[in-house]
Amino acid sequence: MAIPIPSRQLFINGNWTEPLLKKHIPIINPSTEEIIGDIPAATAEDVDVAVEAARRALTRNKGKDWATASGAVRAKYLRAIAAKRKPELAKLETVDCGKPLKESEADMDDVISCFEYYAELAEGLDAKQKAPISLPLKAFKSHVIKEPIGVVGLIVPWNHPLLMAIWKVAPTLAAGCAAILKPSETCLELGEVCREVDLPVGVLSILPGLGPEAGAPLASHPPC
Ligand SMILES: NC(=O)c1ccc[n+]([C@@H]2O[C@H](COP(=O)([O-])OP(=O)(O)OC[C@H]3O[C@@H](n4cnc5c(N)ncnc54)[C@H](O)[C@@H]3O)[C@@H](O)[C@H]2O)c1
Ligand SMILES: NCCCC=O
Repeated sequence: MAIPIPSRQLFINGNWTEPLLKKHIPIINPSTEEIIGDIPAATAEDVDVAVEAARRALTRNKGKDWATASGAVRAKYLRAIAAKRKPELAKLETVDCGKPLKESEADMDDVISCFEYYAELAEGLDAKQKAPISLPLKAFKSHVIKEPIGVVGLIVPWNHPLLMAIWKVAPTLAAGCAAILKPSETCLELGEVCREVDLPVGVLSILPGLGPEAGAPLASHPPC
């Protein structure tokens, strides 16, 4: 299948960024074994930069840009990302994974449904915020405040690259967290879509790379 392979870098703080150690990995089409491009390979140094960017995204403008924005505001971004349906994404997944185009196309439909599902949950959060809890003693008042847990690392496998990423990205963003996504050894076009919808910078970074070099430092990154 002939399709131009976009040349991308790591997606950090809203920008395509060269990995600090300048490592790259070839992309091999499994059905032809041809090298069809290369992707940047993140290391611990890049993970640190992305985590810092994510922390800033959560506190910028006193949190109002993301973490304490209403669920409805975050849902707008999720729906905007879902609306940026890109027909070339299914083709890219097929040349990247070596699987039938029909399966990749079905995955793209699932990606959109997943964003819409979590957008609806994000909208529902607003009505549940500060829900009162009834207590036996009238002198006391209690209510539930739902808060995002903070910066999260998301590590996903190779065989449904975008769909499996979205299963984690959509609920994370809906809840108001910021995320560092470590896809398998594939580079996701998701970063470009985030730029197109003006997702607040740092809310989602994408660091492809090898498991031990990029996944392990993300999984073991100390909490703030
Ligand atoms: N992919 C699936 O659909 C699927 C389904 C059921 C079970 N599994 C099981 O999941 C496991 C992983 O298989 P896979 O094919 O999904 O693997 P994969 O090679 O796609 O790896 C999954 C992710 O883990 C990362 N990783 C690898 N080593 C790491 C490390 N040391 N620290 C942090 N991250 C690391 C990889 O880079 C990748 O992002 C296997 O045990 C497999 O049997 C996978
Ligand atoms: N339909 C996609 C299933 C993904 C793996 O469990």
